[in-house]
Amino acid sequence: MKSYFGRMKSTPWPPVETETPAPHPDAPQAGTKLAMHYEQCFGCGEVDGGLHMRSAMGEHALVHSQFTVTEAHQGAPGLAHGGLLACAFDEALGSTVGNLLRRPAVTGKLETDFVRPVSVGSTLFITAKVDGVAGRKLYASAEGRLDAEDGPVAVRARALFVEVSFEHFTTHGDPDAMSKFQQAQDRINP
Ligand SMILES: CCCCC/C=C\C/C=C\C/C=C\C/C=C\CCCC(=O)SCCNC(=O)CCNC(=O)[C@H](O)C(C)(C)COP(=O)(O)OP(=O)(O)OC[C@H]1O[C@@H](n2cnc3c(N)ncnc32)[C@H](O)[C@@H]1OP(=O)(O)O
Repeated sequence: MKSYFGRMKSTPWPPVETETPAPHPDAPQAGTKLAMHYEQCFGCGEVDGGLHMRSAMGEHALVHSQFTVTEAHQGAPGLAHGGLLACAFDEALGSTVGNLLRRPAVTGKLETDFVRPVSVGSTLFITAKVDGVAGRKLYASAEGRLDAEDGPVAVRARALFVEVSFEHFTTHGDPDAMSKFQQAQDRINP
């Protein structure tokens, strides 16, 4: 019988026919550090107990992110909680889609493969890319390596982001969402 992991690997990705978009003309250049998109974001913001993720644009439209696992992120003694690892990948993938395509989007689907334990104190080096676009559907994937850019793969993830209008954030979230996104932008380009 085929293993679960074997089945995941054989699932076509992206699952529909897509186009490969060029990065948006305003996408950050390779080498640019990507700042937080919102100060209270659990992934990249200045939140107590948050993930404090930091990302940078790499060569070949790859985005590199780092997530250091602290004691606040445990699921079992000394080990990262899988849900928080998934959160780290949501952040890395969302940042990749947002910065490369400059299209407002939300996560519609997020899949993770946890292939090695990730212990407290270790740092995941996450590399993410956009895989294709089909209308409003934006597909991205990533892998996270343990403690070095060429370390062993511990987690793989892939996600569908769905493009939304900015009203998505003001209607369903906070009426002041746009000024709150802008505050983070102003900190980057004062
Ligand atoms: C956020 C930044 C905004 C600023 C952007 C600009 C630049 C910024 C730069 C950087 C940004 C940096 C970092 C971002 C970092 C992290 C991001 C974290 C993101 C999140 O953490 S975000 C929270 C969790 N997320 C949600 O809170 C979504 C709740 N949800 C909904 O709000 C709706 O559900 C929605 C809108 C998803 C769709 O609703 P809808 O009515 O608009 O559209 P519809 O349902 O028709 O779906 C359209 C097509 O997507 C297919 N589709 C949809 N869902 C699917 C699924 N699960 N599986 C397979 N296919 C699916 C359909 O099948 C259809 O496909 P088709 O067109 O082929 O029929």
